[in-house]
Amino acid sequence: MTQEKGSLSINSENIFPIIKKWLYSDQDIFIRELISNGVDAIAKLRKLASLGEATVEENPEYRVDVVLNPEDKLITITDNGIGMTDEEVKKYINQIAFSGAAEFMEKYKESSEDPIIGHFGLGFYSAFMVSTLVEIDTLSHQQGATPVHWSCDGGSEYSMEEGTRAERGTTITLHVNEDGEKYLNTWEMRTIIEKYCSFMPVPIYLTNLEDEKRKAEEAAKKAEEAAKEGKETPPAETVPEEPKPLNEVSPLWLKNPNDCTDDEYKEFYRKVFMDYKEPLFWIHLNMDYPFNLKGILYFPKLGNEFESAEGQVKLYCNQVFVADNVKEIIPEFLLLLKGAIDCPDIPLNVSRSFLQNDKQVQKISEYITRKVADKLKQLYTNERENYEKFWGDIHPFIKYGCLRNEKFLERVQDSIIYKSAVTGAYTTLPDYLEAAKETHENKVFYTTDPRQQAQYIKVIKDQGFDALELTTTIDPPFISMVESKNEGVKFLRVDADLNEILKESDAEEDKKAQEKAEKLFKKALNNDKLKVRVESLKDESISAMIELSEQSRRMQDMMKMYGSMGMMGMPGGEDEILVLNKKNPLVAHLLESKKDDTAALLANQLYDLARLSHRPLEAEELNGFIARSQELMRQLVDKVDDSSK
Ligand SMILES: Nc1ncnc2c1ncn2[C@@H]1O[C@H](COP(=O)(O)OP(=O)(O)OP(=O)(O)O)[C@@H](O)[C@H]1O
Repeated sequence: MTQEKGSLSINSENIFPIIKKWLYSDQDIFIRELISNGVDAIAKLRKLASLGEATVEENPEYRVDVVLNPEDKLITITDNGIGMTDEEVKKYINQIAFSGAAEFMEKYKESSEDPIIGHFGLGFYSAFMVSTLVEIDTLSHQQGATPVHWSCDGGSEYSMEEGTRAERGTTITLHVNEDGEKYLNTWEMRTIIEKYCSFMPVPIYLTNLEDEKRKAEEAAKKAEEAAKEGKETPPAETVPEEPKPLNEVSPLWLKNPNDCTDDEYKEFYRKVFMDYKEPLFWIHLNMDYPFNLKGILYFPKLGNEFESAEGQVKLYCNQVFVADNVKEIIPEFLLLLKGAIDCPDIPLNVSRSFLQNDKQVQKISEYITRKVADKLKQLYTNERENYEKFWGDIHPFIKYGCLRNEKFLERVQDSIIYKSAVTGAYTTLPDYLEAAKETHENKVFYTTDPRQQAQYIKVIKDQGFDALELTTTIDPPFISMVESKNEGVKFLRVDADLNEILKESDAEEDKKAQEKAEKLFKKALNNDKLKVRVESLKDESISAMIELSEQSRRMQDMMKMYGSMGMMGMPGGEDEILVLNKKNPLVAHLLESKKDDTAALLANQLYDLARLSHRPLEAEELNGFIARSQELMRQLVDKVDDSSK
């Protein structure tokens, strides 16, 4: 066979089914496409008028009208924009995928401030997803243009003749098919327009002829009744309301940040996200070069719900909604935020794989990350008081960001603060380490639960040290990361390595007491493996505590997280050390006591008390503790009774 070369031909017969089925997985977007075509047509006319290349009436009231006609199963989309001549219909509509928008943009590249939405030249054909027949009635703005009527039933044939349209602009009429019938419902259509077109730059009006007819009939009836009753002026409800556009033509993100007030930012947030909790703060993004990007990102109040919290960052392209939470553009950790980003450089109908490989998209994502980090730094430096107030809400997000994104970490690491469990004030890691230099160099004490670990915090406080609150689930991985970035620094939970904190105890004297205590407790608790240590704590009220090395505890926490605790036996286990305070009168008594039965009871009770201030007791342990408490009280009562006899 001889070699043959040629170009593959695509014709409408084979491309139509593809457009209908695959191009737009979401049928709703035909509304977005047709409305944006109308908006584009108006943007083009505005542009030409501003260049003196088109004549328009004074103060033109540009608008796009969507009209539903359920009775005849029609939807019309009308604009009073540039319109099309028959040549233009042939060129832009009959030749699928020849985008007039792209051509227009190319021609007016230098002078185009009014954004043009279309890129591909396929949007119009999305109408066939929901229609059996589509008609175009258009009249070009050009002097002496003849109106054009075009129609096509979704096959490969179209018909085109002179039309009757008398006003400049275009009306697209959809004869809806079964799939399209749902769009004849006002609520349905309004929801979709609000989703995609809320911020398009031309007012969009929605009318349902059936609703209008009903309203007119009701009004006429009321007027008639009023007339019968002899009233001269018709009642107020018979006067039709002024129709309002569904969209906001100039969204806040387009305004200069210097001209926006706090109230405007809050109002925008409330309206767009239906969130009545005020945002903590926001960042107004405004970038012209090397890419175009505008937007506002809000930090919502997250608190400890950050795991279940779902943010919402809406992506727009020239004020047309594209999608929510596009991970390729907005780094994943920023998806906890709420906001709107308008990026004209990103085409409307793009595939994920395109975005993943696009260098521009990566740059946008980096820019957003940098802006967020800068804002945090700025708050840390200039508004420290506010920053500390927000910290409780934003820290999980910041820590998550640090774990996910190295660049973000680099930028914000100096703005990370820690709350002291001792004073309640905030400190930074360098400040903590500096204060700890003499007494516990490079060791950072922290608590995961200030209430549960109150006794330990007290011991730390008595020593004149500080402990930091690191109480959320993001903290353990965050701690590991900080340790890995700061060589030598070790985080120790307040119940780990108590002997580190209590270095100054008298070792010789404690040793004797220790031997005795060990013997006594091992026997009383019937546990040969029990480890006991006697210390002299400053606070006499503390009798006993459990110490568990940081490493063992982290292991346990990890296993708990993966649900494999059952295999490893009881929490605590063999790594626990029972620390007794010999300054405590009860412990002192016990260490000197000769009476064995009370000693066993006391030892068990003290052990449980120590466990209690370490972790909640297991069911069986709790039962034992309650029974023993009652027994102790009974003995006390017996004693009182005896002495009063
Ligand atoms: N309402 C309209 N008024 C004037 N011209 C229109 C109108 N609708 C469509 N056109 C012309 O038809 C062309 C093709 O429209 P179509 O929606 O198919 O593609 P597009 O808007 O250019 O790109 P995209 O596929 O991204 O929507 C447009 O570029 C425009 O020149």
